[in-house]
Amino acid sequence: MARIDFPKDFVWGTATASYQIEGAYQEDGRGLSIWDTFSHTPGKVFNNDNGDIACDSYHRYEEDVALLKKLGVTAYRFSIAWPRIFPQGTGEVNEKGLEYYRKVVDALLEAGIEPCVTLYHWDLPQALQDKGGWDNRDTIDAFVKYAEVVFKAFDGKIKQWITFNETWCVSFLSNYIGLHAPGNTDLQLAINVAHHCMVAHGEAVKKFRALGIRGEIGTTHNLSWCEPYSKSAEDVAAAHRNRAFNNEWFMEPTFKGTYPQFMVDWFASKGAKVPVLPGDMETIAQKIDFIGVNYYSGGFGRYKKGDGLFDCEEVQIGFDKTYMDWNVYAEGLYKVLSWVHEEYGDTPIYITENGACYEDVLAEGNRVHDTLRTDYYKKHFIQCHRLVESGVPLKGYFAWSLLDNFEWAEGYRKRFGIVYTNYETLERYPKDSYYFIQDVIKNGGFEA
Ligand SMILES: CO[C@H](O)c1c[n+]2c([nH]1)[C@H](O)[C@@H](O)[C@H](O)[C@H]2CO
Repeated sequence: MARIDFPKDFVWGTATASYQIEGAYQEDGRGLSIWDTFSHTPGKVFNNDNGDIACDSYHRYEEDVALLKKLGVTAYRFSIAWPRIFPQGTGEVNEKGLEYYRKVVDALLEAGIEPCVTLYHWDLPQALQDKGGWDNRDTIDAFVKYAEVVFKAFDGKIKQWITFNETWCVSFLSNYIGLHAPGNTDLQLAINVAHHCMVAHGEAVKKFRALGIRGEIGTTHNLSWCEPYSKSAEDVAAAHRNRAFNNEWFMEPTFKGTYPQFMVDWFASKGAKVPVLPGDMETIAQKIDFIGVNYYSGGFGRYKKGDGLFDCEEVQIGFDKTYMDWNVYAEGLYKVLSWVHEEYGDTPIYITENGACYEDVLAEGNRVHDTLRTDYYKKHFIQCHRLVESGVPLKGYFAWSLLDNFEWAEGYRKRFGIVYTNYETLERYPKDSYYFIQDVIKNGGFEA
């Protein structure tokens, strides 16, 4: 057993998102989002679950803040629902929407917890989708107007801002693979969406700077790690294409203002091109104060002609799997964040999501002995410590998620929380993994 200790100023937090926890989907003037439309469309979400009630955090946010305070975190990442601020996406501001988030932010600050706010965690106002959504460049301006209202409303109270959560999911998962809202399956559309979201990110950063808003701004990309199964040139190239699809396609524009040319050529061979207008790439590459990285898993890949979009097949080498059938590949976290540091320099890094889904069983006394989840956290905390020790500017970690919540197309059957949500009573019960993390925070580390 070896003791691992984190820097005294290492930030510990947990993360959630508006559509996944709030509920109150028609309350106080909230407009419909694409996720209301999608989840209300039969067959799109397991069991036809939806976020109409979710964890009812809209009414129970004080319980959530109390759980955060007891956990000992110094930060809490959550998202603001655009449709609560602009029910029609643009036009009149809904003051009651702002009022809800004022109550949440004030409760957090009162508890000594810093709010870390994501502006866009997938709940696009349906009214904008009806006009083309992120395929329509007008949505960029609408996003910047929304951001400006929220920046001004919370200037000085919210000091860590994330523009987008996972543009890869907003674009490829939602518009090429089609698993998430709005559920399209068109490669060119997905590339358009990715580009316009990144331009919107850059324009929001420019607005943040122009307004002189206090605090820091960044964005969050979901990164994964695909290790070549062999050292053959074919396997190395195939694994790189897999990584580039998830990682470089977003990180290169964000940090260098360019798309990786070999991927541009690859997409061109599939008949798709990026709709770049003059000035777009400079806008996207606005300097950011930190980069958020969501990491869950990775694996090994090898060349196989015709396999997927990149002639790269996954090789099963015996990883333990979570209930999402994702590999438990903690070393992948070390590899991908080491790559970020090597490729993109000393911009501070926050792990803005990391966690695992397992089949949780409610035991006596409303306890949940989620040993597999605790073990997942231990393995990834060890890699976080390894990263800090190796000089990677890793400044903090947000566990996904505080609560079991609406897990998108999986509905409520997949639980990621360190707190168990009883969806009948909406009561919250801390799991063993909650107490493990509480102990790590309290003691600044743990016996690995
Ligand atoms: C491949 O995993 C992605 O990076 C990812 C995983 N997750 C996410 N992104 C989203 O940001 C969350 O809203 C999900 O609830 C969470 C768990 O699925």
